[in-house]
Formats: sequence, structure tokens, C-alpha cells
Amino acid sequence: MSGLPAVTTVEIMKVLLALGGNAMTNRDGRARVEDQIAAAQVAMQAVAGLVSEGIDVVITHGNGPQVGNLLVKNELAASVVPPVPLDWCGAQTQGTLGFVLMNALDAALAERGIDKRSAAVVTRARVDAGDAGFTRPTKPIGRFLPAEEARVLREHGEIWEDRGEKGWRRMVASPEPLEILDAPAVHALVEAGFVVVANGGGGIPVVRDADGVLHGVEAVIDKDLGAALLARSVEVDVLVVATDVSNAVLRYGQPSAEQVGTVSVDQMRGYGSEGHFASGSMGPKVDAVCRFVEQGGRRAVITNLDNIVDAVAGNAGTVVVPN
Ligand SMILES: Nc1ncnc2c1ncn2[C@@H]1O[C@H](COP(=O)(O)OP(=O)(O)O)[C@@H](O)[C@H]1O
Ligand SMILES: NC(=O)OP(=O)(O)O
Repeated sequence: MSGLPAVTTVEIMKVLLALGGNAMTNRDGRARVEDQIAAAQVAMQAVAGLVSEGIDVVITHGNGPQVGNLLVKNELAASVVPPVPLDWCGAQTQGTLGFVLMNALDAALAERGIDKRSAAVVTRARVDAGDAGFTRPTKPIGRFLPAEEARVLREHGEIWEDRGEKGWRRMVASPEPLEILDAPAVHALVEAGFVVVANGGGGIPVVRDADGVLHGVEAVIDKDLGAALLARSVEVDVLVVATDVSNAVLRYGQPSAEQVGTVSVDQMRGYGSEGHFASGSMGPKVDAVCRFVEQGGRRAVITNLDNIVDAVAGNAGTVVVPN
């Protein structure tokens, strides 16, 4: 798709891998325990493949299905045990998914005889209390429901949106991540030789008050935008956004659909402006990879887990490079 040269792994040292919901569970958004463990095992085999190439890997992950499920449990149990706010639910998903990924990763590393261990970091992302995202919910979470069931919940004050063929989904506030507050801990663990899981769900959203004290806020950050910021904060060479398609596609779903290969960041922004990438799915991924490269990152890739080693080398997926 462009005359840009292919690149090699030779000098690539550090990679941030962002695992989407599709790489973390199955497609119905229900997030059953057995599905999540099985998906983590597949994904961590791919990570172990990267580590075996001598690459330092930081992993981040989505939490949309999981945080939505926790919210429902909270609401249903509110008359029995005290409910916790949405930011607490987000923190809980970092703990649970970190645990699941660490088990899978340690096993995959041991299987290959790699003498490295995993670590998961509870990670906070600072947001602005005045962010417009608090007044206009844009983040879909939890399970998909048929229109009729969603209508009943909307009558109870919840915000639901028609998300196409899979049904309706609950929408919550999603402010812009401004700073990954625990990036220094992630950096130190990577330097110490750990494969680190961090900033799950885009980070736990917090605001800093006038006294400098941090408080959680009820929202769910877009994990791809959080990934772009973490990637710059811990100075990785390559950001890889892993999902269930091998490439971003122009005219997606149409007979004239065309995969995007290696493109400059300006070209990719141009395709975005032409409306090729759906909001709430491919759109944020494209925004994230462009941000990473615009802010000085060397290369960012959107692809599926099967392609991960080639993607890091810039030889598979949609590869965005500086102009
Ligand atoms: N232009 C596009 N190119 C490729 N995929 C697209 C495009 N627009 C929308 N999509 C959809 O985006 C999905 C990936 O986004 P999403 O489901 O949010 O991923 P994840 O949960 O893995 O983060 C693909 O399965 C595909 O259906
Ligand atoms: N927080 C977040 O963006 O999660 P998903 O990728 O699972 O939607």
C-alpha cells in the first residue's frame, strides 16, 4: 500500500502489546472464567514467542466485558452488601486479569525454558475532572443485550446504545488519559527483567484535587488510548495493538475492501478522516497507533495474535511509521 521499506527486528528491544477484548475472551462479551483463562493461554503463548526473540514485553489489556459484569453484580447485590464505584470495579479487573495473565505467562515462559517471571502492576491514569467524556458516555462495557431488554434498563436510567449485529451495550463515561501515574514502577520492573502486565482497562481513572490528593472517578478509559500513553511513558520501540483482524481495512465490509499495510502516520490519519474506521472499535485503535508515532514512537502495528512476531518486525499487519 506504500513504498515504505520493510523493517527488521534487529534493534527492537521493547514492545508494548495491547490485548483487546477479542484476544481476552470470546466474542459474546459474557467473559466466562473458562473462556478468559483459555484466551489468556493463547495470548501468552504469543508473548512467550516474543520474549524468546530477546524482546522486552509490556502487556496491557482491555476490561470492557469484565468491568461491565462487575458493575451488574454490584448493582444486583446492593441491598445485601455495600456497592463499590466503577473505578473500584476497574481496579478489580486489573487484579483479576493480571492474575490470569501472569499464570498463563509464567506457564508459557517455563514451557520454553525461559528464565523470566511476570509481574502485574495496579496502574492509575490521571484524567481531567472537567473532561467532556464525563457528560457524554462513549465507552461500551459488559454484555450485549437484545433491544427489548436494553429498553427496560434505559427506563431505569442506564445509558445503552445499539452496537449493531451483536445487540445493545451499556455506555459509560470515558475521559482522555493524561498521565500514567505508575509508569515509573512499570519501567523499573521491565529494567529488572520482568514481563509486566500494566494499565489494564486503560488505567484506573483518577483526578488530582487542589491539595494534590488523588481520587478515583467513575469511568472506564479506552485501553488503546491508555496503551499509547503508557507506550510513550515507558519508552517502548513498538506498540502492537492485538485484536481479531489481521489489518485495518479501508471500505470495511464492502466488496471493494482493502487491507492497510505499511503507511505513514499522515496517510493513516487521512484514512481516519475519510471515515474508514468505526468509532468504538477500529477507530480508537487507529487513533492510538497514530498518537504513539506522532509523539515519537518508531512504529505501531494493528494485527491479530497469530501475526505478532512478524508484526513487531514490521512485516505483518497494519504498520504505521513516522512520515
Ligand atoms: N475499518 C475496519 N477495519 C478492520 N476492522 C474494523 C474496521 N471497522 C470496524 N472494524 C471492527 O473492529 C473490530 C475490532 O475492534 P474491537 O472489537 O473493539 O476489538 P478488541 O475488543 O479486540 O479491542 C473488528 O473485529 C472489526 O469487526
Ligand atoms: N477499557 C477498554 O477499552 O476495554 P475493552 O478494550 O475491553 O473495551
